[in-house]
Amino acid sequence: MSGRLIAVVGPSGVGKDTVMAEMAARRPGLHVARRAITRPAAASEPFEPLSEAAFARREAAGDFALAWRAHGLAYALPVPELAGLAEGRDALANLSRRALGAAAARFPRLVVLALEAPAEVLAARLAGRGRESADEIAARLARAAPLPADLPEDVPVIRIDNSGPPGAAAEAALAALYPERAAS
Ligand SMILES: Nc1ncnc2c1ncn2[C@@H]1O[C@H](COP(=O)(O)OP(=O)(O)O)[C@@H](O)[C@H]1O
Ligand SMILES: O=P(O)(O)OC[C@H]1O[C@H](OP(=O)(O)OP(=O)(O)O)[C@H](O)[C@@H]1O
Repeated sequence: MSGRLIAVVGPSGVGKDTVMAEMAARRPGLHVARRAITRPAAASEPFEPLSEAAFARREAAGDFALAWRAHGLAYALPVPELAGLAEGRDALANLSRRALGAAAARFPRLVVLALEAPAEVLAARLAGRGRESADEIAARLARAAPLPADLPEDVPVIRIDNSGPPGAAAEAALAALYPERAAS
């Protein structure tokens, strides 16, 4: 059976990249898909930085399994990042909530991992992360993006609170995804 694409979603600053790293550290076989983004390279998050022109070329060449736009940027999951799915290995990917409908159509075993935290926690974390300007942070906080209506009902949605330590959220997510591990 193919592996599951575990789409990690939630508002900006909720801790998607942080919790994915904590999950992978606890489960070494769990792959974190590296996104291609039209954003300059950053030490805080591993992604493939691309110019708009390079992104468009790669997209036209069919190099992306999924692509979407948000925050004035283009994002994609390059096909090779998801090669393990065909061999039965699960993969984690930080996705837009608005890309979930397309992801469900493309990946038969999609699971949504929705991270949650109160608004004041998000604001403090984005300020602490320091990647965006104050205006950009305000725009991210104002972005309301509920789980899309076109998400099929049979796609499992796991909701995890990440207002405590990120390791606790990672443990809770892994226990929900791999109940056999928790039971043993
Ligand atoms: N559970 C947590 N407790 C405290 N700080 C956190 C937690 N999760 C993430 N952070 C911090 O919050 C900021 C945003 O986290 P990040 O993983 O970049 O979120 P996202 O990818 O959802 O925007 C980062 O500076 C990160 O270190
Ligand atoms: O439609 P939304 O669910 O709001 O998501 C918008 C975008 O934000 C995230 O990327 P990015 O890593 O740039 O942002 P973040 O780390 O601040 O969440 C996510 O992967 C989407 O590409």
